[in-house]
Amino acid sequence: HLPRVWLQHTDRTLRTPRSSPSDAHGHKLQPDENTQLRPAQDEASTGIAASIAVDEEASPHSTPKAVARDLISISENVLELPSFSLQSHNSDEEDDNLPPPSFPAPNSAQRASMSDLTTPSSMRPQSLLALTMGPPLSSASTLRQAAGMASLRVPASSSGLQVQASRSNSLAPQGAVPSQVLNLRGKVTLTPGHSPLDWANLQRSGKNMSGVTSFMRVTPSMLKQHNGRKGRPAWSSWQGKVYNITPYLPYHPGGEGELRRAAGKNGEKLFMEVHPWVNWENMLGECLVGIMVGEHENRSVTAMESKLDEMD
Ligand code: HEM
Repeated sequence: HLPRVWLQHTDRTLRTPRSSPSDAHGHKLQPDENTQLRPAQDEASTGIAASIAVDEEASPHSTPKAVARDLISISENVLELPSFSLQSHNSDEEDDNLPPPSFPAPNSAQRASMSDLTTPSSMRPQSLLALTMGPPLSSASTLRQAAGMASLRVPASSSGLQVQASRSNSLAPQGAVPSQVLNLRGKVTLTPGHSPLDWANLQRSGKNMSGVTSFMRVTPSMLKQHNGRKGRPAWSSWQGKVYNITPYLPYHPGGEGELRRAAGKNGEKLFMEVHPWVNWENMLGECLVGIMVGEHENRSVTAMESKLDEMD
């Protein structure tokens, strides 16, 4: 317990350290030669700042404190602060004559989107055009989730061949496919009604989207012919099976153009380069056209099956 000591002349004590040798560092306060010890009952008249300064002196080994000096600096700074007045503002009458604040703010996102809607499309930047024309942006996780749902689904048929034989005669849509635009992240913006979930629902409906009424044996030249050009359907082969990818074009998250690259040929390599995690067979199960055969084995499976039946 250190003895409690107090200074007699608070003001002098507070200012003395500024001229002492140790003042440059502000660490140690030297006692003033005019100060003398006072009993504790003078506490009320001396103040806290003074008591801190003297405690420092009484215990030279304690942690240096610059409190007293800081207080002086603060009090001096406060005195030097420039004053200001609220009276310099406009009078109430002048305020009334001012135009109302613009809403939305001139540089707000809300105003930007409004002007975007009223600006002719030809004058809009491409990115904004993509934003306004496309549906709400779907996050990558949403796409992945929907794609995953379809991929994990149990296939309509384990062999695929039986499904083809029992299909209805309705043909898959072969009409013009709406063009797709890229969003700000460079991702394809699918047109409304063509989300991965929409495709999953279409698949689940069991609608025949193969474009053929019976399962076919497809030769390489037939495959090449079905390249999606000049109104022809786009077929692509995957592990010996041929799929009609035409109905999937507007649903493809990677865009029509990318998917068309696989048209009329084996799409395995392109497909695996981009997304080996996607389950082709499950996603295009209802688009199965048939199986790949040699160039001269182009009879339909159903015809062959009926011939075998006759032989039985
Ligand atoms: C024919 C069967 C195909 C199916 C069923 C299919 C399916 C899909 C699916 C589900 C996605 C979303 C994947 C994800 O977000 O994880 C996707 C994205 C994509 N696909 Fe395909 N695809 C096929 C063929 C192709 C082909 C042949 C190409 C390229 C030549 C291709 C290029 C792309 C690209 C570039 C993306 C975008 C990847 C991204 O944005 O990160 N796809 N496709």
